[in-house]
Amino acid sequence: MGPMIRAHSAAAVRAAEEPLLAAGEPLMASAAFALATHVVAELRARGRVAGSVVLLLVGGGNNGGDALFAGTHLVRRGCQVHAALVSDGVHEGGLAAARAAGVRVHRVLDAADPAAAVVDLARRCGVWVDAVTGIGARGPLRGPAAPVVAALAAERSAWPQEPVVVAVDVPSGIGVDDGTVEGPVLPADVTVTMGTAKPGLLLPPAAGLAGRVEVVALGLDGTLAAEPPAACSLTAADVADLWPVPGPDDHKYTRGVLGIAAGSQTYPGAAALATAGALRTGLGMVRYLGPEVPADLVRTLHPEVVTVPGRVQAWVLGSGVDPADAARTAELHEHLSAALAARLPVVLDAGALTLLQEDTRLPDLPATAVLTPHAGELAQLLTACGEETAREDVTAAPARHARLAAEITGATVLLKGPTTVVAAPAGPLFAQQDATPWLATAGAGDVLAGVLGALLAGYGDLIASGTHDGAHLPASLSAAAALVHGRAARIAAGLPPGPGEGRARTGVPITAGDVAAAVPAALRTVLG
Ligand SMILES: NC(=O)C1=CN([C@@H]2O[C@H](COP(=O)(O)OP(=O)(O)OC[C@H]3O[C@@H](n4cnc5c(N)ncnc54)[C@H](OP(=O)(O)O)[C@@H]3O)[C@@H](O)[C@H]2O)[C@@H](O)CC1
Ligand SMILES: [K+]
Repeated sequence: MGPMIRAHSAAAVRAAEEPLLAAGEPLMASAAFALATHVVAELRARGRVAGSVVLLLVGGGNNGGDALFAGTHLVRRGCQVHAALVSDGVHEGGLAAARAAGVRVHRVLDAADPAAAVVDLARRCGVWVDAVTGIGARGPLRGPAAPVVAALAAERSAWPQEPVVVAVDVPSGIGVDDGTVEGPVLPADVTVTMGTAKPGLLLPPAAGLAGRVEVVALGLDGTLAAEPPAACSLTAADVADLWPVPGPDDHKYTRGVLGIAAGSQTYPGAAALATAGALRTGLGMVRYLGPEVPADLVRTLHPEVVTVPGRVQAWVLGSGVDPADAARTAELHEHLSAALAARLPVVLDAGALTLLQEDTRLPDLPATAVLTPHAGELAQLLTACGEETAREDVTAAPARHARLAAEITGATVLLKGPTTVVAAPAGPLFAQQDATPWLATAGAGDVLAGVLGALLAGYGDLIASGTHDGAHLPASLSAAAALVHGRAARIAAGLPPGPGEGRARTGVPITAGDVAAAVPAALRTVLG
């Protein structure tokens, strides 16, 4: 596997730190030095280091301690450093060192309006370092820190170009382990995270508040490597490792044949888009099965597609199928039963998800069945499973609900959204933030179903033989499909393929057809 970004829970980080701390490793000194180095880099990127004015927001734990020690380095680099203490007691050693180095300490809680006092101070500072809470946070911010952070967040959004916000370990107030955002959070430009990434830096909605994530190596890797990560994000290099590349002896059946039963008389476009996504991904063949209107459209647009039944190695079912269409639903049901009996991987999209809600065998799906709902469809599915859920519940805690659906159904769940989350019944969550908001357009999901189906077809024989290494493969492949689909959208929108690149650029509108057409260009950035 490539350099996948791995995130570990707060408890796992503490357990990994413990032996090092017991052995006298100066972890906080290392963390603070690395933090200061990143702050200096941000300052340098914007012009000058010496003479810059830096604000440290210091909470009551070691997270605040990191910032206080970092402040001593920043003073030495010629910065004017202010520390606003937003807790009655702060890290004593850090405070003493900061004072001795010349950091100006402000006991803002003594002010009549601490939030106003901090904002006043912050307006004079080009960098705000958020060190209110780290992995020791319990729940959303409370006490005096909550209004302070809320006021700074409002101040920052009023002046979006200024200042630079650097979060220490995590943006204070996020759900460190689950990525929820239940109270005020100051959005960061950069999060300097200690030892390893944390799940909340990858999972939505909190991931959107972390900015660029910089991991500081603290020597925890050895211990953490033995533990599966709680969440991870694939990089292009991981996807290159996973992507089937044909060799000289390959033929269409070894490359994978995908069956697509999608589209309807009413929504024929879904058939064409899923097919386009699959063909552009690279596979042996697409076999399309559906009614006349979509079948004609598919044949016209993609003459290489076969429209008679026969051997397949994976299925895409349901995109553009109206669940009220009883005859079509019965067909999907048959394909699903046959696929499950043959242990073939299957993508269940749109109309096929509704099908499951009436299927009493729902809890028996294998992890090689991948459900691809958006938030509303996932809420409906969970409600049908007896877990009353609204769309807003899903968007507030996407990872938790995707995991719940995976546990209930046994399937792998790819939850579509600004950040795509993939959950299997067990194993790490995947979070992929590769796309652009332009991708929220009709038919984009059909293209994704095709891309994922094609990838699964390439692994179909391996999956059907049951010899692949465990239940994580369908989740990894789903995350890989999300990355390629997201990159295709960025390329189609005129953006650089990597999500961290060209942040300032907005790009241009795209259609789902543009996304399918850009899949080869996306693969070029992955496979080289
Ligand atoms: N272990 C190490 O050596 C290393 C640790 N490192 C660093 O330490 C960090 C962990 O430090 P930590 O364990 O002290 O916890 P931390 O995140 O500072 O939070 C505790 C403070 O926050 C407060 N608080 C809690 N919840 C709150 C809320 N909802 N709203 C408001 N306040 C809340 C809580 O107050 P209390 O509940 O006690 O009243 C307490 O004052 C870690 O993220 C990393 O940055 C690195 O230097 C590497 C070496
Ligand atoms: K923090």
